[in-house]
Amino acid sequence: MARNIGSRYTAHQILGRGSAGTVWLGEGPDGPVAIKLLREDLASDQELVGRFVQERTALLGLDHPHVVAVRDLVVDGNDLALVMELVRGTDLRTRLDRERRLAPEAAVAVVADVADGLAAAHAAGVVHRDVKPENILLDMEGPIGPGGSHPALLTDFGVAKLIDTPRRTKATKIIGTPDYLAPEIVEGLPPRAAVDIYALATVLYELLAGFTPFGGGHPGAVLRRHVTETVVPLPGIPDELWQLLVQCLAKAPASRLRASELAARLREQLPQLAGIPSLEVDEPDSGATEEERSYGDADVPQASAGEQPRRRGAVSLVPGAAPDSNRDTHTSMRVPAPDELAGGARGTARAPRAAGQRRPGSARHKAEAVRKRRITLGVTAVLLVAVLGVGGWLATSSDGAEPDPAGTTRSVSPVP
Ligand SMILES: Nc1ncnc2c1ncn2[C@@H]1O[C@H](COP(=O)(O)OP(=O)(O)OP(=O)(O)O)[C@@H](O)[C@H]1O
Repeated sequence: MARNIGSRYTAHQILGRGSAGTVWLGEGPDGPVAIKLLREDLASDQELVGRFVQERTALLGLDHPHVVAVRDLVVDGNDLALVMELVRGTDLRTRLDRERRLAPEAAVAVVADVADGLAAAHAAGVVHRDVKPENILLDMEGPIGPGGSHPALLTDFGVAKLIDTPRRTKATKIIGTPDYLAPEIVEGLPPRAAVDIYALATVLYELLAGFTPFGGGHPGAVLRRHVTETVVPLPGIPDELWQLLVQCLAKAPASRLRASELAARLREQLPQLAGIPSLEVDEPDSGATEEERSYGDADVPQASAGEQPRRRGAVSLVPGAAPDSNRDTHTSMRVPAPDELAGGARGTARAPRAAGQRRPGSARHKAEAVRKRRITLGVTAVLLVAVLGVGGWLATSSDGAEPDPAGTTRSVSPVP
């Protein structure tokens, strides 16, 4: 059933649902469009409507081949809608779900496109704040590039910021998707352009490995890993590509590359990556302890019996609001206190394993561990003391854990 959106657009059929609303295939005066109709509770929030109108110029001004263009903003009665360029294809999450992981050349081609789009946005003073595979669309009608990849376009610009009004999310709450959140956001700092680089590097890691570097288990545990843990190398990854990933996943925002540099460095590597097959990596266990599983429970709704399990620690975007889709992947939870973050001293070591390597926690692994524990009890006690010492040092020097090469300090676009 068709419905009118303002006086110029008609929505024909639902393309998909996200946590902020529903995306429709529609028609406007200049042809087909995608219309994101925001949720009713968001559309009836006068403060949000005001910000929506204020952001109009920044959102409409972003014109780049790797950014989904926002063509119009409609405020009409109870409707609040973003009219966007229609991308005929799929989103990167759907492709990843289908293929599990991408060959390095294809992964790098997709991420280089997105980095180009981010470079344009950052130059215009816009920070995305929610870069993740769900927000990367693949244009199946566009030309096929390196690794057989279609052009990638970043969408949902400005939506996280619009929703993040002081009234909706108290200053102590975090808006975003746990697996892709930069450590400085977890620590309560304002999001600058470098948060998008961290999130995009997380996407690259995920495309290569099939899982994110710090994901798994309770969202609180995920947030803590971003701050306290160092990314563990992926077996078989070409060294230059790994170095780039490490730099963009640096804890210190100033150590990360800028979007334009990242795009250029990725494209430089494309010829060497041609023909390399997907990495053979098995997903590590979440490693979540009992304490981590209960971390932050007061703020995070848990799935009750009979409910569909949430993906990747997803919780509702706004506390108390029922997400209108099972694809809700945002979190809104309190910023952990410093002592809670330091609780990661033990580490949760989600080291990826080469395919076929025995999974910690398997029956055989456990039996072996018990036997070894009996024999080496005395030695283990000594080692434990040493490990705790090193863990404690890591937790208190997380910034220092990443290289900060001389001359890489730079200014980033302020949040507009
Ligand atoms: N411009 C567009 N053209 C074509 N399809 C689109 C467009 N924008 C979004 N979609 C599709 O609509 C669906 C919902 O998108 P939406 O941005 O609302 O949610 P999401 O990004 O998946 O999740 P969330 O908003 O919770 O982060 C997605 O599956 C996406 O593929």
